[in-house]
Amino acid sequence: MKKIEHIGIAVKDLEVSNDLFAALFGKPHYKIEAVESEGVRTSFFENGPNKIELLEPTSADSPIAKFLEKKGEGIHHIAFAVDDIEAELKRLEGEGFTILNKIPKKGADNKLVAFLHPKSTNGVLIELCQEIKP
Ligand SMILES: CC[C@@H](C(=O)O)C(=O)SCCNC(=O)CCNC(=O)[C@H](O)C(C)(C)COP(=O)(O)OP(=O)(O)OC[C@H]1O[C@@H](n2cnc3c(N)ncnc32)[C@H](O)[C@@H]1OP(=O)(O)O
Ligand SMILES: [Co+2]
Repeated sequence: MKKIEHIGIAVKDLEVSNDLFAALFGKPHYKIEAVESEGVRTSFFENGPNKIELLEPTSADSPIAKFLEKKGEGIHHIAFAVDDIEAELKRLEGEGFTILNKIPKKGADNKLVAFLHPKSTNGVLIELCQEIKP
């Protein structure tokens, strides 16, 4: 597992939060991308070496809609970059972590992603992501 790839923040209204984070960093988001399989619309900000992903739900059964209902807006997950997601999932399963999707799926920003259940990681949802090479 390598560096933090991004921090995911659940928001109710992407446009409102885009303005807020643009004011915070002094520059606008660099992309907006919908990921239908997760029921989200995302935007990405880069600030120095750090990346922030804002996530707005696009359907009532989206994990983000559920999270907003229970906890409100705020940090939803921490994503770590990996070179080989399948090998890393195998290793983490062997260490006893609960893998939410053993088959990596297509995420945003050209990544394959998989998640560890927050109940197995001290209450923090962990995302692994591997860049999709052309
Ligand atoms: C855009 C694509 C991608 C990217 O490229 O970056 C993304 O980031 S997608 C992000 C959205 N997708 C996901 O989150 C997928 C993985 N998540 C899940 O599979 C589910 O959300 C979950 C973690 C399994 C929870 O689902 P479920 O059990 O149906 O929801 P509950 O509301 O009943 O929660 C159970 C339990 O877990 C706690 N919880 C839920 N979400 C989080 C969270 N993000 N961080 C910490 N804890 C979380 C929730 O509070 C419940 O706890 P208890 O009330 O104590 O039981
Ligand atoms: Co993410």
